[in-house]
Amino acid sequence: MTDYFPGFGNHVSTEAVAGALPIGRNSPQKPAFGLYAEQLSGTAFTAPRHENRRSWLYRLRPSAEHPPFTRYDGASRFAAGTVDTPLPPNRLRWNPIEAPAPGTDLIDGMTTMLANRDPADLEGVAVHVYAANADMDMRVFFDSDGELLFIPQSGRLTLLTEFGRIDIAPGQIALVPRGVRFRAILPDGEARGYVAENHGALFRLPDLGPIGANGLANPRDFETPAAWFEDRDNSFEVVQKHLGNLWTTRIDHSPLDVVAWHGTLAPWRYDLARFNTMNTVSFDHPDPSIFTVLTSPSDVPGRANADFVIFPPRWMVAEDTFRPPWFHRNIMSEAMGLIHGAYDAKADGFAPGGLSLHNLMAGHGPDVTSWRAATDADLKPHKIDGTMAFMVETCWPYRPTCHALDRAQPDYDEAWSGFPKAQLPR
Ligand SMILES: O=C(O)Cc1cc(O)ccc1O
Ligand SMILES: [Fe+2]
Repeated sequence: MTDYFPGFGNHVSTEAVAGALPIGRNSPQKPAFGLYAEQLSGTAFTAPRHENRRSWLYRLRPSAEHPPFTRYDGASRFAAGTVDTPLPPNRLRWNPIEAPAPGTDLIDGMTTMLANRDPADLEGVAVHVYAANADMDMRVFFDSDGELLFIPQSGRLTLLTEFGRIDIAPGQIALVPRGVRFRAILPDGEARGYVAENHGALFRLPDLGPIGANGLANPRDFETPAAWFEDRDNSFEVVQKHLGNLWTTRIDHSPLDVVAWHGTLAPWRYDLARFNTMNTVSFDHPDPSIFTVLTSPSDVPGRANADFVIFPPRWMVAEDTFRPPWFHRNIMSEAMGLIHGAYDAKADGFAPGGLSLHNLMAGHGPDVTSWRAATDADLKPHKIDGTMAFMVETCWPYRPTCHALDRAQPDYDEAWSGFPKAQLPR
């Protein structure tokens, strides 16, 4: 049996029980076995064909069958509001979050750090970190505010979704589309990582321009799971994130009961080791857009609602060049995380599991130690290895949550203090 189908945004047809998937129509009068046909759209019905994403699900019970949602009072740090007082323009950085209390699952273990825009705008992105040590057994989650990009930092995740089962380990990423119900199992007993929640246009592969038809993240390396379902007639809690708040309801069966599906909207996983990294073979440090894995465009051409960018292992060969990231002030706002290893612009203080924020126009770049090392380096070919940092870059300035603002490192500005003054000729 196929576990995963290769390709990005392909039209997949899959059934976990032979004969469950209707042939030649979406909504027959009597679907096989008494299944219920249901459409899930990820774009407006009238979106241009090349952007249109939707799938048809054939399930044991319709997902409409549930009582009203009431406010969920767990997960106090998930979906927490951002500061509404004037936000200082300071650069911010955080250590990894503390260990979770015993019995914390992925949802209760989620801490929202940064967000911008109102989810109701259908634009913007939020950055969450998670630390969990318990499986989601009798409950599922879905997010009506956006698609969820999972970026594990330690410990594997199994995402049991309405569309199928996805297994990922640190170094891999997975995407769960808006509205898709899932529960997370922790095969290693605990897991930590990051989630980018995209409220805007669906993440897609960037155009390659002069790079050509191949390179960066290649479409065939994305993997979409085959249909899988569970037939469990027990009490399940369904938690939903909706317009920035968490809600809960209870149903008498697992909603992961999709026996067959077909369409173009589905979860996927991708191994960042497959990223075909491009960079200079002559001189100068290219703009980091060369490392874009996924982009969510805004309505302004070339100005992303959110870009997911990685800093993977790569050879550095540039001649007469300051090789690490240069000093810069950008119109775009940058959240960065580290999956493992060290980031070449920060010698200290940016740990795996940590996070940093450089909002629009904040001066940043290499810390003093990294600047000195790169300035004095012998420029032989050098491999940056054993590392994977990433950035969620957005055109909308981020606001930290109150929780995040209270816990930022107190001394981050010190990273850029003590540069020697340039000496002009007399
Ligand atoms: O600030 C950062 O470290 C991210 C970054 C990396 C890079 O190579 C160039 C610009 C940039 O913002
Ligand atoms: Fe930057």
